[in-house]
Amino acid sequence: MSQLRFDNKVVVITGAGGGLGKEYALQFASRGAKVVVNDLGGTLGGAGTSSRAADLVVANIKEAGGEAVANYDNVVLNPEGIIDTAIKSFGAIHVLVNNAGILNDSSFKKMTEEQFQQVIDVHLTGAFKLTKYAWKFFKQQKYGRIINTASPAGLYGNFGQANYSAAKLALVALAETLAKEGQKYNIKVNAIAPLARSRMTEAILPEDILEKLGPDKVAPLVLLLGHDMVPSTGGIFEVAAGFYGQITWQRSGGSYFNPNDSYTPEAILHKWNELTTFEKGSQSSYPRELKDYESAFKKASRMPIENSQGKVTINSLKEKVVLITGAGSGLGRSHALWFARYGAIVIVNDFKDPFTVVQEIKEAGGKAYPSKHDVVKEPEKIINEICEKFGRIHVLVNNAGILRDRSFLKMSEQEWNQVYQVHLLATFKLCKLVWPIFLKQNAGVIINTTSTSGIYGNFGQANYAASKAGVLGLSRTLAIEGKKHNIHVNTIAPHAATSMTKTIMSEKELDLFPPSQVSPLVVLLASSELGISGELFEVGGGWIGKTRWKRASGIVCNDSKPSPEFILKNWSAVTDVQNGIPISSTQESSMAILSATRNEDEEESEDDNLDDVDDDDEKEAKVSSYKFNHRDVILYNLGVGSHANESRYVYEGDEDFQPVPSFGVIPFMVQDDGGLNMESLLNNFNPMMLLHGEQYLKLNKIPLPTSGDLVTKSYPIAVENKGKNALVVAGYETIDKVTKETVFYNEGSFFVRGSQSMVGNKVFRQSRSKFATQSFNPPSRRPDFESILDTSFDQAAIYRLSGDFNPLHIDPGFAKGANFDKPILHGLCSFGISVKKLVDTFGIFDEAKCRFSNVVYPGEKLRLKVWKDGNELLVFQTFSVERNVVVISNAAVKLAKDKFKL
Ligand SMILES: CCCCCCC[C@@H](O)CC(=O)SCCNC(=O)CCNC(=O)[C@H](O)C(C)(C)COP(=O)(O)OP(=O)(O)OC[C@H]1O[C@@H](n2cnc3c(N)ncnc32)[C@H](O)[C@@H]1OP(=O)(O)O
Repeated sequence: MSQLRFDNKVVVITGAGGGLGKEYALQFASRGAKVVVNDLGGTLGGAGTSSRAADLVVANIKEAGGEAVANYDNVVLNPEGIIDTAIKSFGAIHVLVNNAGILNDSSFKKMTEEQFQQVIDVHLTGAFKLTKYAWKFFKQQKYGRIINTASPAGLYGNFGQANYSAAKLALVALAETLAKEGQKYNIKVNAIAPLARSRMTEAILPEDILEKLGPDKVAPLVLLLGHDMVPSTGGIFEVAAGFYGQITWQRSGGSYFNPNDSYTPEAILHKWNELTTFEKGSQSSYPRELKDYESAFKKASRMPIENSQGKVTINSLKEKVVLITGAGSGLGRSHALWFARYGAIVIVNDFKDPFTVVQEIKEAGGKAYPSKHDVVKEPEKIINEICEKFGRIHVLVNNAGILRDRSFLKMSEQEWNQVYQVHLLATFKLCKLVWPIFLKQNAGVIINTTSTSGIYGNFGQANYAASKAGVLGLSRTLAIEGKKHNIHVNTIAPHAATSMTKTIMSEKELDLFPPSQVSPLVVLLASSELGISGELFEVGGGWIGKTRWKRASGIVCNDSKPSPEFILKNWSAVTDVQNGIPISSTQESSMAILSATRNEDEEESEDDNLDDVDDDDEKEAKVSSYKFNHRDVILYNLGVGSHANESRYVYEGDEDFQPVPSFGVIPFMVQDDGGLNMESLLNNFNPMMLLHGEQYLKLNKIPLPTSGDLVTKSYPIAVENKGKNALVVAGYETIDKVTKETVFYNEGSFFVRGSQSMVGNKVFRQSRSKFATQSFNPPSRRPDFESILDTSFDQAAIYRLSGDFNPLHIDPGFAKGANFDKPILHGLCSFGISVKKLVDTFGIFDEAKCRFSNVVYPGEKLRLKVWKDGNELLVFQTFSVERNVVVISNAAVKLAKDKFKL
């Protein structure tokens, strides 16, 4: 392929004095472009100015024989100056790279409105103004290329970056909208979410990850997106360390409900698994626009008249104080009526008329109070009044909204700002105001309203799309920050006829989509019966679906200098989303990229042994493979006490054939060293003295597969001294090699007697599953269920064949050396035996956790005691009958929704 050139093309790059922007400038110029190097020369936090950074880059370009000019204007204060520099110096502008950015991180609790606004201004308002000014040139010449810089933090949210996440996701929606508006003028607009070494990432990423990232790995994609031959518009791409992959929205096939009175929160909960599944055959799709709601409505109307209500009744909202903004009419009114029906005390906020809805609720026997304040101008008054009156608030539904639609060229700054203020700024302010209350209560729910325009972009709605995407970015970060305080944050994209949408919906649509088809979901999201956080749902017309990010399998370039030509040549892999993986967090994104690049390295060197990865870097994930079939499943099932008459566990021909679900621990356990380099963590490590201390297991795929080819990534989570002993905690993510979906997630704790940590008490990874770190103590009452379980004298001898060949369980000499009279049973075997009984009795679980508090000898009888705790939790203990000691304590399973028999 001939070199992609930029002769006679004028490229404007903001924030090009260093990092990514500088690299783009150098690479564009080296291929013939005339470059405007814009840089204010401020600090990372946005303070100060200096011409030096931009001048140095221009000097570099000129020395190499290229053409460039410096510009020092502020993108917010003088965007025209930047574009005019291009026009005056080179007579045109063809490519605009919106790259300038600042950081102003802080936990949401401490983030000020000024901090929020400052980051929004530079990233979003600056890009809006600059792009709008460039747009008229692009439109006139019928040519333009725009690249917006988003970030994984924008796509998935990130702790301490509520402002940045909001701004960055808003830039994605702006790109999607402009791609739609620019289509007929040959203006192509894309967004990238780079993970690169820069001043910004240096402040937040560890050194070992930073080493693999360089701006030179990102620039080739930006060049391709800026080129005549760019094969995409409206695309979003993740890029780092030589990895290039498109990221797309994936919408679940969802569920349909007959939109009548039986369309209730309970009916939705009943179908929750169906609604949220992305499994093969579930009709999920990769849309770029809102769902065909007319067809959805038709299908919903053909559903059985009575929507099944399931077994769970929503009771948790009784007497809860629920604030709904913009509740005087439309969606807000409908939400208010629904919450009142479920026993909530509803605060009907509307700056025009909250009284009519309050009256309506009261007449129907509900509780409601009016709040007539403007969400933008006086949000404090709204919250203060509630606090004074009720001393608490449990649920905030940010619903108020306006539209100021206009084609991008004609959109005024005022129209942009008005929409931003009502949707994004007011949402930020109200979330800020309830946050300290929620923290104090250790409970709270926020439901934010985005829009399909925010998800997919929409013609004539640059302001609305950007603000609504900003709301989603903000919500994702709040969900992350709220997690450990029991604050749940979810986002809905409703499709409904309201006074706001009256101008844009047809008459027919206005009849078909009453707001009442949205509210049952809002009530369910606020309930603790569902209790989820951080998710996005599209809803309307009797249909609900979940929407998430999925990343293409992508391509990795191992050359030290990747090129745009390489990316173009491999475009089908870059965009191969069918074979991609869903990504839900910034950490997951960076780990997946780094492991993709690592796997590629291994394949390149024709070394199939995945175990052997980066041994000298113990903080990184190690990777191991586990291939299994029905034989392994049966062997495991026998190892945890299955008998020949339990056909579903021992006969592959049984139509219900399945592993005992604790099988999820096996793929990680097959590694001799548990995926850990213990010698590098502990002084005086002696494998003989290692005991399995605790185990957490999450089943991501139910039913479990009966064969497969799995890969497990292992990494240390923490190491801690416990007196003279050490405790090492490790995490294990097991992924299906083919579908790339996570199948199991485990956390194991290993108690090493007589060893001490080399690094003191240290946490390598902060984020852990809540269930894994929770304590589960049984109540003082008698157990709700008890059972005696056998272990056989041969138990350990059989169990070990599933992969844990530790001699402690078979070799008397080794056992003596470890201070035991005889070989002891594998901890995970006693766990599996206990779990089998639980599953056979109560149904399958999706999370389980236990502590091995005493040893078990093969042949002992076990007594399982179980206490029910609420609808889905079973706390249990296992005893050795002979010695009357607890061998498994601090243990529980969380039963999988809709699959249990409580
Ligand atoms: C990488 C490796 C890959 C290889 C994997 C191979 C693994 C398998 O083959 C190995 C196995 O299956 S071994 C068999 C299963 N495990 C056992 O039988 C262990 C039984 N437990 C015990 O003996 C004790 O609890 C014992 C000895 C663990 C602790 O007893 P004590 O010292 O008496 O503890 P105590 O004084 O009560 O508490 C001290 C601190 O330690 C914490 N703790 C106690 N038990 C723990 C446990 N099981 N897991 C984690 N932490 C535990 C206590 O909380 C306490 O902490 P703190 O001082 O902070 O309060």
